[in-house]
Amino acid sequence: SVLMLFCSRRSVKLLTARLVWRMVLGSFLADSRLFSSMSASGGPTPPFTTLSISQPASHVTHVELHRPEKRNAMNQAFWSEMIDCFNQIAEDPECRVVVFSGAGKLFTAGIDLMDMAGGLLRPDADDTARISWKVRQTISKYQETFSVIEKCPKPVVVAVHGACVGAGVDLITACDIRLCTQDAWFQVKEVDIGLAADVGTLQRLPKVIGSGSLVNELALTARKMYSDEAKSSGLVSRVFPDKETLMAGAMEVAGEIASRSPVAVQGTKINLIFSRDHSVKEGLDFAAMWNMSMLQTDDLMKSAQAALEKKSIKQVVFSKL
Ligand SMILES: CCC/C=C/C=C/C(=O)SCCNC(=O)CCNC(=O)[C@H](O)C(C)(C)COP(=O)(O)OP(=O)(O)OC[C@H]1O[C@@H](n2cnc3c(N)ncnc32)[C@H](O)[C@@H]1OP(=O)(O)O
Repeated sequence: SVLMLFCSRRSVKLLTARLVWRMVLGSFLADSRLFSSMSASGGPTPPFTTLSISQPASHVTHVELHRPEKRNAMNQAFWSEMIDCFNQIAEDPECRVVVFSGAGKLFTAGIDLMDMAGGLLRPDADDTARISWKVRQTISKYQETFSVIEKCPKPVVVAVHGACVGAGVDLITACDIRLCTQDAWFQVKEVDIGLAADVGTLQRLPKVIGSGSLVNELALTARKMYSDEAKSSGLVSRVFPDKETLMAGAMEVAGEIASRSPVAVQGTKINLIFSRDHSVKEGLDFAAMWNMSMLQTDDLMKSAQAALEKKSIKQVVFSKL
């Protein structure tokens, strides 16, 4: 009877383990379904209503702004969905790089002006302090919508076509590589709608473009900057003739990144962003601390061996990260 008790306890344990495993596998499959939808232009991918997510190539995730009929204007759902989307991508071991683009005629018309008109920044509360408190919460959340791109260790390649207005500029300055079409234009539009930009442009654009004078001119006058000037000023690194070649170019860059060691790539993004915000000495100290563990990766030997054997890095198989 002791043996029977032991056996039945053991089978309960086994059954529990199987159930837990099924639940884990179930949620993993649900997550991977989210990232394996193949349609990037067929409409938003549930649970999102403003973003379409697909996996166009191995280890590449494509995130597409998807409100083309409203020129991809950023409504309230968008500001939340971006946070969920990039937090999931950050945790997804299948994803090594992100391509970000807009569906329809242009990249984005910026914040949804109907939301602004609807009192988004004038919440109901008992007094000035409480109203201000709520407005601050909204601004902080909206800042996080783009900061998640920077916090995500996977590099983000943004492909801009047509117009990139207002909050669109805040968004792209948080990305790692910016590409655009010949017909693209960029506009730091906020002063035109009566506010100082507050979700990233004024903080990140000066670090992207070398000329402080140009940043000031763009931000203070809201003039449009076209693709040739975007290239010569360093806002974008490459200009393509049209959207088709732009997307092909973005996917090619993403493919190059995805074929490298994820330990090396993600460490590079994290170190670049840290160094941008710190002194050279602090950056070097951070790099030493970072690599004292990361240099112990198998990826180092695998990559070095491929280089010695004159093999393409694309032939090397790296473990998930
Ligand atoms: C705490 C807050 C922090 C964030 C601040 C952010 C600030 C900003 O983003 S400032 C920039 C605000 N955006 C704008 O001022 C751009 C307004 N839109 C346009 O100028 C034009 O739409 C554009 C040049 C981008 C495109 O012109 P096009 O002729 O191609 O399209 P339209 O016929 O104008 O628009 C088509 C439909 O889309 C709707 N729409 C366009 N932009 C917005 C927008 N920003 N918000 C809401 N809806 C927008 C437009 O109303 C049309 O809709 P419908 O009439 O229903 O067809």
